[in-house]
Amino acid sequence: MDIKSAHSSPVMTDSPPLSNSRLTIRQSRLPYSSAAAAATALSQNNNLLLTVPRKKTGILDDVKSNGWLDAMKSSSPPPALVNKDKLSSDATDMTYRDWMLKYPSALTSFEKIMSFAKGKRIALFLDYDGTLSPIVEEPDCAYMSSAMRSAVQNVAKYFPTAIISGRSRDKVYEFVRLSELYYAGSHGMDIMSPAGEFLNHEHSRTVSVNEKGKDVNLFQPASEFLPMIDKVLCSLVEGTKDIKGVKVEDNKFCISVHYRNVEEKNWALVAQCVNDVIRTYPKLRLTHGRKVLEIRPVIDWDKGKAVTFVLESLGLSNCEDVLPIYVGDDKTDEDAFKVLRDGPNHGYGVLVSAVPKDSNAFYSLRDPSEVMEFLKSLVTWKRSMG
Ligand SMILES: O=P(O)(O)OC[C@H]1O[C@H](O[C@H]2O[C@H](CO)[C@@H](O)[C@H](O)[C@H]2O)[C@H](O)[C@@H](O)[C@@H]1O
Repeated sequence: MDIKSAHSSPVMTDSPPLSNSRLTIRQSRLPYSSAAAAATALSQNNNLLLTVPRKKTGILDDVKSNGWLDAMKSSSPPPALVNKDKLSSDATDMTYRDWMLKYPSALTSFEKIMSFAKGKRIALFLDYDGTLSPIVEEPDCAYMSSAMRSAVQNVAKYFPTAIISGRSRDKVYEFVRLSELYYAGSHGMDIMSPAGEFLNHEHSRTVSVNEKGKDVNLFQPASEFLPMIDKVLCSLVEGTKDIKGVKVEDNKFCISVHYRNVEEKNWALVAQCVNDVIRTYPKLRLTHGRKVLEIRPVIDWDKGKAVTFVLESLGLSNCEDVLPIYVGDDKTDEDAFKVLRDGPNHGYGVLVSAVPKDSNAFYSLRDPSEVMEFLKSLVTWKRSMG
């Protein structure tokens, strides 16, 4: 087994399967809704499979008729719209300002948010790409600045903080490198407690000790899909190897097929290849991210479920004196925004976007630099409360 260095995940990456590992059986502090769902997911995965109809048609027909190409084209705003200095016209600016009437800035609305937070315990959930680090061409180079790392570290001193990412947990840990946080990789399908803390769930398991000699706890509701994901990963790498610019990223319980660096005329080829591979795997489904096709198990689990799970694990679920805040930029973050908007754990979703788009969030921030300002404001506010 491979214990990574101090600058990578404290968890052994080739951890034993659930049945061989030490189970941490803990008493629930609260009635569990998502925990019960999670237990069901572990024991009866088949019953939680979503039904995704797939039909076989001709070459490229599939990807055209099922709307993949349209989704691929609209999946990430063109740089000209994202760059503030290049905002082409007053009209674009006005459209953004109009949009902000519906999704006000979390910075200008900070006092309002904090008046609601008074007397409440804040729990913070942060997406990684596009939220803590700017979107860049090369996924492996999406580093967060040290200023952002300090901001996250400071905020985590006052509020329980979790990183919820589509990336593998190990990868996102390598970028963030703060052992005091919760991490949920693979879109929430790989949850890790901070060192020395435990996930309050009977199916969580202790897999290793970190570099300071403290145990960490894992919860992985899709572990039975690993062999299938590995096979699909190989097929996708093989199938796309001749398409220039494609990058297939192993996110452990999910796979990302990046086409950001593929010429647009070849996007249909990427889509067709992904379609050809996954159509023989009815237990996998596809979602669209920012210039990326993401393949994941068809289980009823997403970033929203992960947020509920972490809140329950912290004993902060269904409490009137808790205010969860989730900051994210991607379509997959909408599941979490929805949970905070409509679920029993009322809180605020904050959408990071430089262009208007529909969202289940309440507030907005323009880019990661505004996210950093927001985190610093939370710390200042908490310190001012004494
Ligand atoms: O949930 P997140 O933490 O936001 O992760 C979502 C995906 O982010 C990464 O891809 C995106 O960011 C890259 C770096 O800026 C960019 O090059 C790519 O085009 C974006 O799609 C990551 O590589 C994926 O695995 C995540 O699923």
